[in-house]
Amino acid sequence: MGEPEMWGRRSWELLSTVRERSPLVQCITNLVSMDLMANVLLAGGASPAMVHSLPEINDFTPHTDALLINIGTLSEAWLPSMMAAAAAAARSGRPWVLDPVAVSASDFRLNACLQLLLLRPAVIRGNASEIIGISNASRVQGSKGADSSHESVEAIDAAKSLALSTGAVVAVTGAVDLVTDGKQVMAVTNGVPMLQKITATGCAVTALIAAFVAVTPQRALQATACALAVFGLAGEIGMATSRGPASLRMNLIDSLHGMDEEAVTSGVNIQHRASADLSPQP
Ligand SMILES: Nc1ncnc2c1ncn2[C@@H]1O[C@H](COP(=O)(O)OP(=O)(O)OP(=O)(O)O)[C@@H](O)[C@H]1O
Ligand SMILES: Cc1ncsc1CCO
Ligand SMILES: [Mg+2]
Repeated sequence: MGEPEMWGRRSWELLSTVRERSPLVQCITNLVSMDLMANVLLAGGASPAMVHSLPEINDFTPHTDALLINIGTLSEAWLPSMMAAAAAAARSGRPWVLDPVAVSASDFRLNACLQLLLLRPAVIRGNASEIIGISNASRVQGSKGADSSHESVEAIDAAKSLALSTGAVVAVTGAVDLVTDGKQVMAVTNGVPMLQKITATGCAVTALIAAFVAVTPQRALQATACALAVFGLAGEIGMATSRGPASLRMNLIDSLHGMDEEAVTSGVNIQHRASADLSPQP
């Protein structure tokens, strides 16, 4: 079996396992993303729970299969819940995934992310500007809030060094999604540019990564690449019948829900990449 076929099969196995086991994914996420994120998790076969109040964390988080923390609309009131949930997940051996939305926008966000990193996320997924910002622990010049001002390939060195310093798998999304543990790099080329015109698609795919990692926590690199490919493929299939972002938002959810073995095994596009192939094009 060649590499593309192997990844197609692995993606189908993982999507099928998520559908069979329906992992419970606790999401402490921004107010913009909640609806799309919960619907993407349901369409992927997982069970979403948007639980973020501090008094509930110690009862709830130890019984989940994975936790997602997204700082998109971070406030002083929510940060203690995020810290408590990440700590509870770590104590109970549950994987947790960090989405450092607009990490470079303020010192408050940057410091919150740096504190969260100490609680050992299994995966960190961001756009290129976010991964450069969190990796360098700095406020990136020209940062545009929640949208990226860099290409994913520009963030590969930052992604590798973040992976090595934290022990997390790091995913950088964009035209090509790159996934690394600091040594290997996987490139996922599924997706359509229109996904950038729907708010919170990045947030939603991070939650789908949490669902995939929940069913194979020892293989977070594979699970992350497969979740990104399946989500991007749902975008490709959905785009064929869409007129713009609003219809793609609906068709993306329908395509993910209806995705079958043939679509996954023939449509997933994941490859190992050598560092030399990742230099930004002049
Ligand atoms: N140019 C592109 N071509 C194809 N797919 C893309 C492109 N840009 C982004 N995507 C896909 O869109 C999805 C969201 O990624 P993106 O990098 O836009 O996240 P984000 O900036 O964190 O989004 P948000 O903050 O709105 O949630 C991913 O599945 C990614 O692969
Ligand atoms: C638009 C926006 N603002 C804060 S979070 C968010 C959703 C995309 O990250
Ligand atoms: Mg984002």
